[in-house]
Amino acid sequence: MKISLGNDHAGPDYKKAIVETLEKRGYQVNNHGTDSSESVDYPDFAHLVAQDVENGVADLGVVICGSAQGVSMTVNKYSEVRGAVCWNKEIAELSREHNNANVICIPARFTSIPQAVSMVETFLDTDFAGGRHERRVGKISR
Ligand SMILES: O=C(CO)[C@H](O)[C@H](O)[C@H](O)COP(=O)(O)O
Repeated sequence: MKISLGNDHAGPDYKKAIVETLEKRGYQVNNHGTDSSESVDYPDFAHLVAQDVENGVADLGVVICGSAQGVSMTVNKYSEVRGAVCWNKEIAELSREHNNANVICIPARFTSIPQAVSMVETFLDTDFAGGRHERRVGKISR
């Protein structure tokens, strides 16, 4: 499974911990994020992650910025992308189970690194439940 990932200057340490975890678990990682704390613009990498997911280059995406709002707004411009702002494991789980989210948006300035790693693991380990949710998710892109 391929994961596309990106972060701005708010999240290089978060990205590093998440990439380590993903690689340990055998995922292939397409890294579009910065490794530096020097200021960059979140749309520049969020578009690349969204395009990877939209075009099937990646199965799922992870985007990280300070509040997760900017990256979420950017990735959700793409018709096949459902980006979910997540702040705890339960929300990450629900975003997959009920909404079939395919990009997790992490607010680095409002969560810890262990919590971010755990949200990503939950996101990857949870399947879409389908059923009544299928109809609702279908209505999102109308
Ligand atoms: O949270 C963000 C966008 O939603 C960005 O990651 C930035 O952290 C935020 O815009 C603040 O930017 P700053 O240049 O680091 O003050």
